[in-house]
Amino acid sequence: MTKPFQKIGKKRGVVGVIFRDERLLIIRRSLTVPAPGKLCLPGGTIEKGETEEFALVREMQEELAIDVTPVRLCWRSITPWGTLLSWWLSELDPDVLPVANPEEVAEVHWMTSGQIKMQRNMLPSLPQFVEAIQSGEIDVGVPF
Ligand SMILES: Nc1nc2c([nH]c(=O)n2[C@H]2C[C@H](O)[C@@H](COP(=O)(O)OP(=O)(O)OP(=O)(O)O)O2)c(=O)[nH]1
Repeated sequence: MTKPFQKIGKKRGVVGVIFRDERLLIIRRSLTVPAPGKLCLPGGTIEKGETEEFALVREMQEELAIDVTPVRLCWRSITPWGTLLSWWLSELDPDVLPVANPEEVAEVHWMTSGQIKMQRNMLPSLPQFVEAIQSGEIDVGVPF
């Protein structure tokens, strides 16, 4: 299953799915990156030769200065512009506070699904992800 999927497009990205107290870690993208000011999950491009897990750990360090542990792939999606995204459920120590790297991240939030649904300025994949959890398509292991 993995092989044909990887052949569809050239650019691949990884997204970190991190829960704390039934809230999801959400970032607002900085004003200097593509899709400026949009809410989404932390993540970024998988560089040549990287595994998904390695790229995930690197991106979480770069954007939020956190050490996450990838647990399992929970979803795959494709953006309207053809980027293949792998969504990794990940663990973060409960007492660690993510710190935004202002070059990439403007704000950090822990949001309930209800709070996410009230937002307007999001990448389209964020409400799609929440809907897929709530329809049972995605299992994230916590109530959401
Ligand atoms: N980080 C992130 N990217 C997402 C999400 N949903 C979504 O469609 N994308 C898309 C936007 C980009 O095409 C791709 C990765 O975006 P990005 O801006 O974070 O990464 P980038 O290509 O700038 O790479 P990098 O500089 O961070 O390594 O995935 C999401 O929830 N989080």
